[in-house]
Amino acid sequence: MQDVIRGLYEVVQQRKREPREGSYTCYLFEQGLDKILKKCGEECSEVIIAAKNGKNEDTENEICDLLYHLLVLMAQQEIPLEEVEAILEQRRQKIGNLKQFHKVDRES
Ligand SMILES: N=c1c2ncn([C@@H]3O[C@H](COP(=O)(O)OP(=O)(O)OP(=O)(O)O)[C@@H](O)[C@H]3O)c2ncn1[C@@H]1O[C@H](COP(=O)(O)O)[C@@H](O)[C@H]1O
Repeated sequence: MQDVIRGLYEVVQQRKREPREGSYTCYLFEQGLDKILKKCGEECSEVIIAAKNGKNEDTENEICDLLYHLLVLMAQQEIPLEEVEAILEQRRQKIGNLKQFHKVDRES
């Protein structure tokens, strides 16, 4: 999974650096942040709908669409994949955080 995501992120970053005709990723970068955010929102809703419908194959495909659009957002914002990986790794090392997360929820 990690290698696939890294590989896809590299392609997305390359599309940002070197625009190419017929590329959907380039189209998103051309349209800009609002379009990318709109797509992230739409894909997120589609994951929710697919999961509610209970067809895992559809949900898996929608998750892939969402992950791709999140990677486009990260590239647009110049967020290195390593930064996100590091946060996930920090969190992975903590267990039994239920109370802490509830506290954060109440404060936000
Ligand atoms: N992983 C993806 C990927 N996932 C989803 N999508 C696109 O995301 C869009 C989502 O579908 P929608 O129906 O919601 O959107 P749409 O109507 O096509 O587009 P909008 O007009 O709404 O913007 C589809 O056009 C999909 O093709 C992707 N487009 C590209 N990639 C990968 O990105 C890399 C670069 O692709 P290009 O930039 O196209 O060369 C390649 O490895 C691709 O496989």
